[in-house]
Amino acid sequence: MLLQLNNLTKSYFGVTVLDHVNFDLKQGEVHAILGQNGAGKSTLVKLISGVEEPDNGEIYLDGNLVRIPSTLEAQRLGISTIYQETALVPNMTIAENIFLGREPKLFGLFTHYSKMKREAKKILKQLGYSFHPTTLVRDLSISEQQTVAIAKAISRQCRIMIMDEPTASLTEQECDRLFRMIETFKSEGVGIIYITHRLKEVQGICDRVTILRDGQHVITREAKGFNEKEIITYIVGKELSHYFPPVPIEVGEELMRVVGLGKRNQFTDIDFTLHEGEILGFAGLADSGGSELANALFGRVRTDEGSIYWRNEKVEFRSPRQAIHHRFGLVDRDRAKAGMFSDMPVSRNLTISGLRRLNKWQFINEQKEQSKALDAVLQLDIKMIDPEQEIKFLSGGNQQKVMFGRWLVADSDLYILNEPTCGIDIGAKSELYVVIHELVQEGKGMIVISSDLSELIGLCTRILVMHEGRIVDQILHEFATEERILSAASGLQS
Ligand SMILES: Nc1ncnc2c1ncn2[C@@H]1O[C@H](COP(=O)(O)OP(=O)(O)OP(=O)(O)O)[C@@H](O)[C@H]1O
Repeated sequence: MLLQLNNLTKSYFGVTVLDHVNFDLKQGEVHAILGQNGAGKSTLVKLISGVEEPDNGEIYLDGNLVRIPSTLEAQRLGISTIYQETALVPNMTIAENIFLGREPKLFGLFTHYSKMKREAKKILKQLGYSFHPTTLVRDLSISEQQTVAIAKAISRQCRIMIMDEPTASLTEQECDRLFRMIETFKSEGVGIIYITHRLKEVQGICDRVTILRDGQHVITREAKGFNEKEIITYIVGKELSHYFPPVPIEVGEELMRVVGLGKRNQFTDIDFTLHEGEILGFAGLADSGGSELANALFGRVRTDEGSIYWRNEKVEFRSPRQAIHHRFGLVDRDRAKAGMFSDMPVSRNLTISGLRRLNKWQFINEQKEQSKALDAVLQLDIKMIDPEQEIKFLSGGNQQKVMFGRWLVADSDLYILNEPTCGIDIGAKSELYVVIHELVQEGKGMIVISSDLSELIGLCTRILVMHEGRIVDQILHEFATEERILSAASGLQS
């Protein structure tokens, strides 16, 4: 056995987040770790990658008991972790990032740049990329950055690769490319620990599956024959009967009208309407302009042309502050950009955008703030020790729920949701869909931008497909299929 974890236990502030967990990894296998937000997946990864040490339990590598007190020791042992947000240095070149701290030396003194570039190029070529090794990492897309992180792992001759939701920000084509790389690593005997909330990937690329729930090991099984419904039942601890509530078909008054909206190099000629009772979806491949449009609607970027009308009144926002004042809310897949205040408590993160209203008489009505925040916590089932806990200590998915809850607390009228379920587990997703439906029934406007086609199809009344900054297709719920969306998004439809 390549890696074996016995009875790993870890607590924070007296709360046990991993409770006597067992896990093993063979050479050349992909072993998925699944579980709800806060189940303990990332904590387990931290223990294997030397970010934290367990309170109890043993780690064996090739049958030998090891301690992994630091990430440096993990690297020395051949353990590499590819995080969602890659830990690369943006202002350094690809080659410098790959060999950071292990630069080939000339006469043992100077960095041997030409050798470094040559080696970097060789590894990138192996991975099917032809970037120039002197390109700065900040000029690469997320998937390209991820490839550099993988190249870095390969250059260290890693034997265990940990991938934490590697496909969360990737397009379908980029995912396929990643899966091909994974097949190659497998054939070379690398063991891969694969964390995902996307169950389809389990059948596609994983050999075995381990499920954690509330910090405890629930089951380890061969992926083959382990169907999605069974997996969900183990993850959630109960059967999920309705994943998507019935899609609202009847729509009411017009809420929003966008006419000829354009922003140079990002999107152009954007026309659409949004009605009460409607969930309007936006689909498109990466860089199709959906995220930029969301930012423009929220006043984050200024447009060059066109108009936005909200309830028949023209609105022009110069900042998100003005959009928030109009009761617009944006949930972004990139929490840091969307204004998550990492060092602040969960409760303040929830109430920060609604403060103006809660704070009518120029003082913060703390009780009201607390009770609004608590409502959101309960409604979204946010897992944490208490609302005064700093948000940075919550699991990724629970942080995302807080970012959604912020707009509930602010009593927003329009929700612009850009990849709202990114990092959110299967049970929480279905609960969030119910909340979205309830909000729409209350007359709130709902725009959902998602790369998850089954989410758009299951949730939306109407789907607008974007390609190269333009809306190229409009599909009503009853006609929406993955094939039609994908062919429009790839520009294959006139
Ligand atoms: N440094 C820390 N201090 C306090 N609590 C922590 C810390 N790190 C993790 N936790 C808690 O441990 C629990 C498990 O978190 P973990 O990040 O491992 O979950 P996860 O399964 O990876 O979730 P997700 O799918 O949302 O990423 C959570 O309740 C989290 O709040």
